[in-house]
Amino acid sequence: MALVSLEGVTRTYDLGEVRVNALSDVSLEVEKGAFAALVGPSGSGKTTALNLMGCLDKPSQGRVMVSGQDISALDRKQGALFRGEKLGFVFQDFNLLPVLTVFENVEYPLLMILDMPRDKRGPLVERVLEAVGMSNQSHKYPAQLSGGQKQRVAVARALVGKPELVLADEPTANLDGKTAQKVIELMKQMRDAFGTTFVFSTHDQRVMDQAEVLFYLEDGIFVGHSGRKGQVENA
Ligand SMILES: Nc1ncnc2c1ncn2[C@@H]1O[C@H](COP(=O)(O)OP(=O)(O)OP(=O)(O)O)[C@@H](O)[C@H]1O
Repeated sequence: MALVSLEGVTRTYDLGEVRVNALSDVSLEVEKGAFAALVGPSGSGKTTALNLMGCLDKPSQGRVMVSGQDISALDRKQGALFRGEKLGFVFQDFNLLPVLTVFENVEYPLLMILDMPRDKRGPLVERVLEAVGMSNQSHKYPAQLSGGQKQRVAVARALVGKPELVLADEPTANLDGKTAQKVIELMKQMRDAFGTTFVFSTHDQRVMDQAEVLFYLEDGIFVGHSGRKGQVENA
């Protein structure tokens, strides 16, 4: 079953006289439980596609369905609620809050977005920190961590609210090759452990190699996808 579907999605930016089609009539489906990568050259529309799936942006034309809901039709408040309940995000620059400890960074969405009582928050945070191998660092501040450790914490934060879908825009861009591979492996383990669907964008061939499904974008056009065997099917 598809968890995410883009149905004839176009996203146009008007820059004065010039119109840029960041995405042109893109239709694609991401299955539930997928470990999927959006790939393509710089400017091909990867971030635009992730922003649309994350209900952070709306299509100029077409429809974006996530978990059976037409998220292109949600207003700001409904969109925020949807993100809090169903989605997790991982960013290339980690986006951890420097004044909060590791534990508090992971706890933050439960407190601020889901308004969860303290006695419920603690066990969830501990479980997810354990899962990403960071439970012994929970008192530290982000500045005391390596890049790979920061991204582990960010993955924990993305997962703590038990989202259906985690979206990660170039999650390994600020990591060295070996650490990048470890972070991707961790995300895959988390998919296996929690059943969460992952969609990430990447430029890095080694990271692409770990994806189970690849969606190829070129100049805003979806040109095809390949599965585990690496055969490209035209869109
Ligand atoms: N806010 C915006 N205003 C105008 N044009 C935009 C905006 N955001 C993206 N674009 C344009 O849309 C196209 C797709 O951009 P997008 O960021 O989705 O590509 P990308 O594949 O993620 O690129 P990169 O790999 O460099 O991050 C580009 O031509 C870009 O210049």
